[in-house]
Amino acid sequence: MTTGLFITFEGIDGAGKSSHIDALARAFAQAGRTALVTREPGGTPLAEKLRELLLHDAMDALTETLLVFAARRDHLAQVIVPALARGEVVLCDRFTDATFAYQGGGRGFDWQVLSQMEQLAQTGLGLEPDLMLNPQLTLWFDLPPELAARRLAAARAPDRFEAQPLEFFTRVAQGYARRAAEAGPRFARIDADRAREHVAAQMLAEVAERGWLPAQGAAA
Ligand SMILES: Nc1ncnc2c1ncn2[C@@H]1O[C@H](COP(=O)(O)OP(=O)(O)O)[C@@H](O)[C@H]1O
Ligand SMILES: Cc1cn([C@H]2C[C@H](O)[C@@H](COP(=O)(O)OP(=O)(O)O)O2)c(=O)[nH]c1=O
Repeated sequence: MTTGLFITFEGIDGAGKSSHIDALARAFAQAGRTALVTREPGGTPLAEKLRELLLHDAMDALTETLLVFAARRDHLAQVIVPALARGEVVLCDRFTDATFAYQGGGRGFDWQVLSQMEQLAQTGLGLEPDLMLNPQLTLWFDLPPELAARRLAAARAPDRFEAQPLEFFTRVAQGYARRAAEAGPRFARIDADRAREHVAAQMLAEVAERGWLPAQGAAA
């Protein structure tokens, strides 16, 4: 049985995920929980090698999707599942919802095939053998693609995904919206176009609302 807590951060590039993940880890640490911050693609030596290929080498949509799931399987087996079994809080910057949004929405890869690959990659990992491992909460940092592009232009040199045109990110955002509608309460939508302190407060409040942090954490 899973005793830990698995929370993922999602949203288009430039939404503010990386800016807020450490604050949530600190809030859990203050509440006496061990929090592990990790990311996808990546999080293990093998998956970080695959990340380099994904971010910089040209490839077709199927190759991209297979590499993303290969990286995820290694990350789950080596890092996420053992941490959850130890009772830790795992905070992951992107997970399978990103595959539905980027490869499904952005690249147009078949949604049903993605569901089958998800089932394959996230089942039989030793925690709950018959169940597909999924996050308990997904914090979806939602903001208009135009605003995310403006933030990114001021922040860093683009990788292979960030260099895509605005229309790509509009499709990715639609992919996230579709996934959120399908996932129901697992998704918490964060108004990521607001000032940082509001975004941080909403993020903490979503977690506190579920009883995983003390309520005063939400007010901090
Ligand atoms: N609420 C916010 N308001 C304005 N700028 C922000 C906000 N949150 C993050 N940023 C800035 O936007 C850029 C992208 O943020 P980042 O956290 O790297 O996004 P992501 O990890 O989702 O790609 C960074 O320069 C960051 O400082
Ligand atoms: C996890 C995942 C990420 N990606 C893409 C989205 C991002 O553009 C890129 C790297 O994600 P990310 O770590 O958010 O990039 P950065 O550190 O530059 O903010 O990988 C996919 O296309 N599919 C996936 O399943």
